[in-house]
Amino acid sequence: MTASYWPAASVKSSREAFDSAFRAGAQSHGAVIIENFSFEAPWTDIKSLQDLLVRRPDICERLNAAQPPTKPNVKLAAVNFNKDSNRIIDQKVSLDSSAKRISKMAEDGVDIVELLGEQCKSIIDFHANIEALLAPRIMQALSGLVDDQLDSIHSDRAFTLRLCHYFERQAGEIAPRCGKHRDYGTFTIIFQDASQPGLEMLRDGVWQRVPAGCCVVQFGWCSQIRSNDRIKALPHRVVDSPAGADGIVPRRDSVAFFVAPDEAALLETITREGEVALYADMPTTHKQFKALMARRWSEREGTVEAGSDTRSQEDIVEEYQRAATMRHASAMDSGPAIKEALSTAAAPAICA
Ligand SMILES: O=C(O)CCC(=O)C(=O)O
Ligand SMILES: [Fe+2]
Repeated sequence: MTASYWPAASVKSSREAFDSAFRAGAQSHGAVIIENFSFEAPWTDIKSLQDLLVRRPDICERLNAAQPPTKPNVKLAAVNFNKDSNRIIDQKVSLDSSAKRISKMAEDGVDIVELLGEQCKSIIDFHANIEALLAPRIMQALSGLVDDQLDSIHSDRAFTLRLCHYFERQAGEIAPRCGKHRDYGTFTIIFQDASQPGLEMLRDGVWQRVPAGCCVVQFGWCSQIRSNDRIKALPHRVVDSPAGADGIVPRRDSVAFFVAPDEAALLETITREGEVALYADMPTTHKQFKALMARRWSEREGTVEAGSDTRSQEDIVEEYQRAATMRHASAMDSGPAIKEALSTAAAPAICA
């Protein structure tokens, strides 16, 4: 099915056709529907795994034991929180997995298949297929748009697969299913259960729905900064789908595959000819940038209490934008003086 609003690119088309459709869509709309990826998310196994997590706190505890409390593998705050505490927490349960997280659990003696059952095998295979067959094509297409050498800052394979479970609930609740936010990294591929809509993206001030069942790619802060705004990190959220006659909003399941730059890679803005850099005075590495951006919506995730630094991600990025504007203004001011100095200076000595 082709979505009416969002541009699409088919992985069955030639590499050139895919790259050009993807780049055009990314640039014009900030999100692209991916068509014809041969591998379906194993929804039956995903849902049964999510049901297991909700039923078995002991399993969640074992999954989380290898992780620092601020970065748990399973986020259960939405089901555990005290409803009288006035905290607004996203009404979802999520399970994150990555090569790093799985090997940490193995070090702790946790065999993931033994703990989660046979159903996790199809999910591991799906993860492997995205990583081997889809993510590289997107990276390739994006390379020509963000940075010609995008591969070189993704050698650590900082990829995370997140299974999101928005449990059924009464219509009209205040807490969002997933509140408005932008992703951190290079790009995110989202797979959605065909039966339940809910994902929306904010473009030109209007919330646009993403049809249920579509696979969609959108971009994070790292790509927006690196591409000098040639592509944008769109704010997005998940809202309730229509309730049934009983007033219950049905469950929704999705899979998000996050791709982020290597932590040691430099955070830079790559300008094209004729462009003025729109970001300046950023931290040197992605590790430093991530530390600044992480958990700015802690209250939504319910993983940590809000700290003393109350700046939002938007506030932080706006500081870099302001720094670039000031630099540009002062370069314009000192322009004539520099020209004058250059025209009267002695020709530089050339070393033989
Ligand atoms: O569930 C979805 O469709 C989107 C999830 C999302 O935006 C996220 O986890 O960052
Ligand atoms: Fe997101």
